[in-house]
Amino acid sequence: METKTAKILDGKALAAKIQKELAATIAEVQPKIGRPPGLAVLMVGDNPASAAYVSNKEKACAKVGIASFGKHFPTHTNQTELEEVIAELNQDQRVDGILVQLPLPNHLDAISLLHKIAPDKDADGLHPVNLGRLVRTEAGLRSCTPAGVMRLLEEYKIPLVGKKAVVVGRSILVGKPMALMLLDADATVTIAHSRTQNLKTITQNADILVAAAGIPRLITADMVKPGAVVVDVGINRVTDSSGKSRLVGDIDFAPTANVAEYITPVPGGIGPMTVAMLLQNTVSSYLRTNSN
Ligand SMILES: NC(=O)C1=CN([C@@H]2O[C@H](COP(=O)(O)OP(=O)(O)OC[C@H]3O[C@@H](n4cnc5c(N)ncnc54)[C@H](OP(=O)(O)O)[C@@H]3O)[C@@H](O)[C@H]2O)C=CC1
Ligand SMILES: Nc1nc(=O)c2c([nH]1)NC[C@@H]1CN(c3ccc(C(=O)N[C@@H](CCC(=O)O)C(=O)O)cc3)C=[N+]21
Repeated sequence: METKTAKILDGKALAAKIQKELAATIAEVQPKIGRPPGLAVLMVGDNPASAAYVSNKEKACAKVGIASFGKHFPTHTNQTELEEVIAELNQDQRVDGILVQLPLPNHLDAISLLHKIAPDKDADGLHPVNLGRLVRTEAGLRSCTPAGVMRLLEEYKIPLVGKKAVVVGRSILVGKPMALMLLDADATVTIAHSRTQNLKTITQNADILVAAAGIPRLITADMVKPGAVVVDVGINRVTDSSGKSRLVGDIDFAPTANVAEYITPVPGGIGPMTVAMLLQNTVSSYLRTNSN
């Protein structure tokens, strides 16, 4: 039997293009504004995955001309200390974006910290005001990963109106805002989660399938409708048979690529798009703050 291979939705290439455009915008307006955009990434503890991600973000900032005001705190840092740092950053004229790297150590209350970030500096789009704006389809800072998925689908002119979209995962960071953005684009959206029964019968209906559960190979080729658009948000570090550590998504990639029409790779798919959207959110806050 002849098998077709899906076209790749190249997040790495699009992220590079977006970063170039942001660099050009910054180079143009910075002389007028008199300072570069600034992003503060707060990280607590020493989760190795978080550390790698934070360092990626700082490199990307440096590349486009965004100043980093990152702070790394020891694991035992308490809630009040972090709240004070956020209050200072809210007031700091050099800082346009603030992000608290998740997950936080267990003794800290992430939700309450996110509430303390000034909504217009909320580069991650996780403050209740920005989530409310998303629900109401008002302009606002949007969660970076789902925004990156939407931007990538747009780049490849994937039709969404009236399509059946299935999102696997319902977190505040990814699944819920993803479902709302697809809904806003006039897709018919189903959200699946860990208590969903017969996941396969649901995913098999999807014209657009977004996997964001954090489980390697949760989605196998038999769960995917032929011709579907498959987006893999999952980032899982696994050890392969030769003992080497590598990143995989939630989709069983090679077999699924023989069924789908479009697919995102891991790495090189939604990860780089997330970073690009974070930079874009920071630059939009910078432009808005300095537009009068
Ligand atoms: N590419 C990128 O830029 C980013 C990637 N990620 C990655 O995406 C993945 C998801 O992240 P995040 O949303 O923060 O993770 P969470 O752990 O917060 O959420 C996972 C979601 O998946 C659901 N789930 C778990 N098991 C199953 C299952 N067997 N069947 C169906 N649904 C299931 C959970 O359901 P329930 O609610 O019932 O528990 C939950 O809603 C992770 O791999 C993460 O590393 C995250 C952010 C950015
Ligand atoms: N407040 C908060 N906001 C987040 O957006 C957030 C978070 N916390 N906590 C952790 C998750 C995870 N996440 C990733 C983003 C990009 C890559 C990324 O760039 N990945 C590259 C590979 C990187 C590598 O090789 O290590 C890729 O997929 O090609 C990975 C993971 C954002 N998250």
